Amino acid sequence: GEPAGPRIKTEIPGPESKKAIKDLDTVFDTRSLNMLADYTKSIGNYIADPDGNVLLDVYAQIASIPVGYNNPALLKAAQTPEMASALINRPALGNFPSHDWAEVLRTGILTVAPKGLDQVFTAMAGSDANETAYKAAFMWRRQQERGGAHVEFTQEDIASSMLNQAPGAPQLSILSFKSAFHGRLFGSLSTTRSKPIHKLDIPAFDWPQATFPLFKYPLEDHVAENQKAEAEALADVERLITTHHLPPCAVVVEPIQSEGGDNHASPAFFQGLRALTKKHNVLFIVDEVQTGVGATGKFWAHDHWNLDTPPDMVTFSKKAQTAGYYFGNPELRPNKPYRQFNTWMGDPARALLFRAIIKEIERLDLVSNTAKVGDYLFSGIESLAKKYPGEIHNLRGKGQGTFIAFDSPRRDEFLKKAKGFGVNIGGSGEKAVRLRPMLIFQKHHADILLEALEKIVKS
Ligand SMILES: Cc1ncc(COP(=O)(O)O)c(CNc2csc(C(=O)O)c2)c1O
Repeated sequence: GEPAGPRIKTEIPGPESKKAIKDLDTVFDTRSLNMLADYTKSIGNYIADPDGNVLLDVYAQIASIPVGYNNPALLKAAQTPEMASALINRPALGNFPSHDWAEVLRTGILTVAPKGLDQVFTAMAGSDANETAYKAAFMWRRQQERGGAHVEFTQEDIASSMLNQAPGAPQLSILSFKSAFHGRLFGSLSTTRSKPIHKLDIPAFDWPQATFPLFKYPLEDHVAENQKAEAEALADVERLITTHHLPPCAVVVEPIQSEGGDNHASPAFFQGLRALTKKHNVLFIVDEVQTGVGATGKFWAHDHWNLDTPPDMVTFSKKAQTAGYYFGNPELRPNKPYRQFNTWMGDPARALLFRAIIKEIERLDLVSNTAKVGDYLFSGIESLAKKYPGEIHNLRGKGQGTFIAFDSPRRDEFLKKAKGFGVNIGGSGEKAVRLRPMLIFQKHHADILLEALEKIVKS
């Protein structure tokens, strides 16, 4: 079982880690290394390193560990003959799906499909999920412009596509938002707008980026201002949809901009956004790669919005271990095979793992646990913000489970100190400290975290 709390025995990195990092660097770029881990000694919410240090992990592999390290239920799923076969007999799913693939989908990924969406295209990572969702959007739009799925490509379409020219390679776009993060492959990278370091030296599409509302906090003191910011953002979206020289086929948005600084918007904003996409016959893609699978106190963060028509596609990855996009409209299946295709088209082994994760989430009621513990944690940090007003600014994420963030005046130093006080925390954007605990994060873990946060701001 888990330790009672963090255990710090050496500075981090300690002597063993330093030695191992030096050795690793001879064969692997360690410049982005945060800490060297020992996963044989990591358990539940706690990550261990080779020097015997054990930290409460509220970063959880960039928000991708759902039910803890060395979770016994996942270990059991990992050791089944079904998993072994999925690993060693990996199918080219598009060509040779296993006889029970429908069953695996129906008992796993599709059991948590967002309301109104009953299909899934599986992929390998979050960027891949967004890339393939974008391609589905472009094919859908061009099919509409041609007059329907039954209308054949013209000779001009065919010839020009081989020259990377319109109309075969159409002059269309995906509309995303300033500070968004949707991945680092080519299409997804053109919709990512959070940091130059992600984009420098890489060719990009000239696609539109809309203003994302930037809230002033506390929310209750800035209602009118924040509503105005949301209205202006929606007006910007409508302007871009109707006038951008590369007409958008879809709008992609994160429920909370999770790399751009944990930027929030209200359910009314997202309802307004959905209405605009309907009004202008543009698809609505919700990127739940980081917010999805329970972290905000709902299984999908967009469940907080009470939309009257579901998104056209919802992309997922991280905590799901597998990736892909959910959809419901059969027109989003391209009109011919081999248009949306690649060797593996997802990963049955990861689909089995996600099924085990979903079972664990249901067995322990982890989504409502996250909502409750999140409220407790939020109010605890609220008290700290009152006590140390110079240290904790713009606390945000109330009612969003444990998906909480605040700005720190010396954020990088804050994160560095955190390890010394036994917690592993991540940053987002320029100044945000973001919390990404696992779904098994309980009240007593929140108490440990709150104690560490106070020690950090006091140090
Ligand atoms: C909202 C959202 N959408 C798409 C992605 C891309 O997923 P991956 O391709 O990294 O699996 C991510 C990945 N998150 C992420 C955090 S740091 C990072 C990086 O590449 O630096 C990537 C995401 O948060």
